[in-house]
Amino acid sequence: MLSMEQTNAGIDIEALKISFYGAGSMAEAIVRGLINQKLTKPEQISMLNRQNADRLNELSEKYGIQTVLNGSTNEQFIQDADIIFLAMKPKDAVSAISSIKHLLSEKQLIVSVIAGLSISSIERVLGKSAAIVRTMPNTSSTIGLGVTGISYSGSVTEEQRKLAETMFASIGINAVVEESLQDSIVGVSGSGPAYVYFFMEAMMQAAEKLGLPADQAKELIVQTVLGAAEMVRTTGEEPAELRRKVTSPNGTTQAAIESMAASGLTEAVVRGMLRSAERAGEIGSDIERSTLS
Ligand SMILES: NC(=O)C1=CN([C@@H]2O[C@H](COP(=O)(O)OP(=O)(O)OC[C@H]3O[C@@H](n4cnc5c(N)ncnc54)[C@H](OP(=O)(O)O)[C@@H]3O)[C@@H](O)[C@H]2O)C=CC1
Ligand SMILES: O=C(O)[C@@H]1CCC=N1
Repeated sequence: MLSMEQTNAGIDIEALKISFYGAGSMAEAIVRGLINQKLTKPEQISMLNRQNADRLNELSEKYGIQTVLNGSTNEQFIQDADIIFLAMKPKDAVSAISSIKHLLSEKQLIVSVIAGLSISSIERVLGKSAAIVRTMPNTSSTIGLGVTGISYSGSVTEEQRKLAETMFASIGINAVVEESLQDSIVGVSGSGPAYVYFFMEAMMQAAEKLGLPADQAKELIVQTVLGAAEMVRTTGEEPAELRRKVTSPNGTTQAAIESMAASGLTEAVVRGMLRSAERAGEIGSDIERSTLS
């Protein structure tokens, strides 16, 4: 299921124009990843927003990409794009797609990163079937360590699949999944970085209570998390086995893990992840209902 394909599979991505409709955190993470990984040049990328001009100026200065607020130039960027990313909040998706549907042509590939938004909802708003890639990336794409769930509409060609998978493989790993699993991907890796940051925040609180200065605590915790994740990847051992190796009988780790387990850590994490996936489903149903009314 996972692929680490890093080559460009013979596709000249640099020749393609890519437009991001919605210039928020997720769009920036992908843009920064694509530019840093040298998959495309900044001048091939445009980013469009509804009203936040300051944000667009910031992105233009930072990455050298083309930016524009809604208006006639905006329309030109959408029309000229080979690939259009839909990257606005779910609540804005239906009106945003409606507002550009007359500008879209059959040769374009639509890539959505919107949680919960189904391919059928997009097609209903467009009023026709289209080449749509539904994805669920995460913000670690910024540094080439993202995870992206990918599903395709029936109209996506083999070449367009290669293109989508090449783009996302350049900023992390891909999991091509049945569309029905996309909400699960939200619960696991879409929201996933936030769970780890939340855990790190708690570790930092504890380190300070234990008397370490904040800066030093952060440095130790970052390296601990990085080292632990890299140990799982490099050794190929299961997390449970690696945990066992840290845990001396009747030692400090056992005392900590027993205390965390007694506070319900496992149940809290499982419940939280299931709730994230469930919420993605709710968001998708709300959007679907609005496309039917
Ligand atoms: N953040 C994350 O970790 C992840 C997010 N996602 C998905 O990415 C999408 C964006 O999330 P995120 O980047 O966090 O959100 P942000 O709020 O950071 O960005 C959303 C952007 O969309 C713009 N926008 C809203 N409506 C329109 C419109 N009609 N036309 C053009 N631009 C519009 C907003 O601009 P303005 O302020 O001008 O309205 C804003 O820049 C969501 O659908 C989310 O589900 C998916 C995976 C991970
Ligand atoms: O919180 C959200 O809704 C988005 C989707 C996955 C991560 N962030």
